Amino acid sequence: MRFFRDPPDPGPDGPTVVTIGNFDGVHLGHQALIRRCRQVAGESGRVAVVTFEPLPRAWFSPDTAPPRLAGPAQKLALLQSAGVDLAWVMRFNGRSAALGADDFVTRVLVQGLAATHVVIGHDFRFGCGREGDFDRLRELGRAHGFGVEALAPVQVDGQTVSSTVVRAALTAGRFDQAAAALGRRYTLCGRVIRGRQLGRKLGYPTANVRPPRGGSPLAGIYAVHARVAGGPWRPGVASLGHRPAVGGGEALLEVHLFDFDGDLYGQRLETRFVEWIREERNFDDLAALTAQMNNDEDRARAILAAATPED
Ligand SMILES: Cc1cc2nc3c(=O)[nH]c(=O)nc-3n(C[C@H](O)[C@H](O)[C@H](O)COP(=O)(O)O)c2cc1C
Ligand SMILES: Nc1ncnc2c1ncn2[C@@H]1O[C@H](COP(=O)(O)OP(=O)(O)OP(=O)(O)O)[C@@H](O)[C@H]1O
Repeated sequence: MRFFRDPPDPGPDGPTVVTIGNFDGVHLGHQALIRRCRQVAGESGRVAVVTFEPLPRAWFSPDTAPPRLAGPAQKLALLQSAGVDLAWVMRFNGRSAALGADDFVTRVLVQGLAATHVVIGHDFRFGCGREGDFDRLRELGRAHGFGVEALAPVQVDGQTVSSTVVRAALTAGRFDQAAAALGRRYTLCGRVIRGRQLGRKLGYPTANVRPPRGGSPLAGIYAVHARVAGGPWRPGVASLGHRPAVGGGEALLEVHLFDFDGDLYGQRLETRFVEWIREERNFDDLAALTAQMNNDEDRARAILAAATPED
């Protein structure tokens, strides 16, 4: 998959089938859109996604925007595994927010991508003030010579799949429900950065990863499996939070892998969440924190003994 921040070069002749949206989490609804694009494009055509960074709601109101399921790099990796050939990650700012529906179509779909066909979800809206909808897009498609179709919403257990539904499931610790909507177990990916190196003194060295900017729907202590690219899944216990017991700081995902003492700095770590254990807390002293971490480890080992990484 290739990705662009600016309009990509016009592609080779042949169909370019486009879908558009936030694609946070790349859930089953998103995957259905991409599969349909592939059907229309055929093997020789291109499947292109137009997506936005930051997500429009985070740009308009950072304080009230919902947390994110995946950061930009993980979103691209998920789009690639869903079968996308070309991802155009448009910078969302005052200029893009002001683009009307007609201009969006002309600049992005026609001039930018030479779209031959566009597939959207039932409720997709686009352009300044969300003025553009399916009917408008179809009219514009007729004028510019591309086809437009809307997919019926993908449902799981009687509920329409959406990023909102996945966020709510994760916040409630319902990982099976999140997995059912995602078509895979929920993971967070990120590069391992240096912490304060206090963890190893406590007997709990942790691989620290920044959660997506804009926040994560997860918070607290979890039983996890984690792996570096190409490596095996390893059991562990992780905390996602601000660490009040050690003075606090930016939100971090801290993963302690059991029976492992390799160097993970700089590697991309993928963490798969299995079960929520407890909320993050403040402690009077480090001994109390360490005693609680021992309990967390026991609990996580028991949970993971009953779960295989392939679950
Ligand atoms: C299993 C586990 C549970 C944790 N629980 C808490 C907690 O309840 N409160 C807190 O402030 N920090 C908690 N932490 C974060 C630790 O304070 C942090 O990992 C430690 O200070 C090491 O930080 P460092 O990676 O910067 O060295 C927890 C970490 C782990 C791995
Ligand atoms: N369940 C679904 N079935 C089919 N298409 C969907 C489904 N959910 C979203 N889409 C479509 O996927 C594209 C991208 O959706 P987008 O990520 O912007 O919204 P979303 O998943 O509904 O997220 P949110 O819950 O945050 O609104 C849009 O065209 C949207 O209509």
